[in-house]
Amino acid sequence: MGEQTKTSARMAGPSGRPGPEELAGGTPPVNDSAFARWLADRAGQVLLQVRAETGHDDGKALKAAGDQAAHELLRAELARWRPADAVLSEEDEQSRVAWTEENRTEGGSRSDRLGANRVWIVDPLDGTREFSEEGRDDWAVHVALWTADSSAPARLTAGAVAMPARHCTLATDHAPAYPPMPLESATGGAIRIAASRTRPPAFVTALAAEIGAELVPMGSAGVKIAAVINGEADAYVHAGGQYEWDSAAPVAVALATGLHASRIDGTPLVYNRADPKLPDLVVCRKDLAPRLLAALQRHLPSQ
Ligand SMILES: Nc1ncnc2c1ncn2[C@@H]1O[C@H](COP(=O)(O)O)[C@@H](OP(=O)(O)O)[C@H]1O
Ligand SMILES: [Mg+2]
Repeated sequence: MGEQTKTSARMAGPSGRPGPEELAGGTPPVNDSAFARWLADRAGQVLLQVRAETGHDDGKALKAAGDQAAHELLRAELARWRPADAVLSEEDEQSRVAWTEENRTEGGSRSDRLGANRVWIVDPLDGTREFSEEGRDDWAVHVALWTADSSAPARLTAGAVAMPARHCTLATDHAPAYPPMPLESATGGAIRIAASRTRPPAFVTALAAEIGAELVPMGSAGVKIAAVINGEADAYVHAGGQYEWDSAAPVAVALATGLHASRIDGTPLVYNRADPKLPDLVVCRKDLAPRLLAALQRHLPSQ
């Protein structure tokens, strides 16, 4: 490895964890998972600052300022520290447009990422709505690394989900312990399904009723998957629309933890596709997956 390794080793604290200068935004770690955590944390600090400075009077302006500031930080740091890698970011112009030969000239970065071995898939601010609402802490920064030649599940080799207002970041450098089965589940109590607080898919309500589950509404895909990782929910079920950046980073952490993550029809999640739409997913404990996927089969929305 190159100079980055040496510099990072010099900067690291005695435990191998980031030293004070790294945390302050100095030289980042060379390891991709630790770098993802560092980057997500830095963008999170910027978002907290934007929230404090802009205030909540004009929610639209706050959303725009947050999106922009976090996006610019991620873009600049990725260009500086990982210049050879491609990037797929929610906030890039044209990011939602499926790449085809016909629109090749409109957005070079999309064709770059399709031929690239390493692609950072980032959502500078997930849970934008919640970010703009005073007092809410269910919003996140997502940083994931997809690697074409990787044998990692979903080819996601690194991921970090920073939840700055909760002072918590989950990342693949220290994959969290597999969540314990809650007593209620072991004894047949209600399964807790995390779902969107503002637009839960209609079929999720029917699904929950069928299996006797309780819906736990919250904002941000990252925060919902983090709730499954932390054992605060048993599953996250989503359908009806989303993009790769909404799930790549939290799915990377969930898979590193040993959880189940797939499309709601049970097929694998695939990232860095020409069309970045990834409209549905389920993340849950492995023991729950067969039961949940069987129930989902009966409730699959028509595509
Ligand atoms: N039907 C849909 N179509 C497109 N994106 C959706 C969607 N439902 C949820 N999302 C996206 O998924 C993220 C989590 O949403 P929710 O909190 O409602 O569960 C949000 O990301 P952003 O905040 O990055 O836009 C939201 O835009
Ligand atoms: Mg998002």
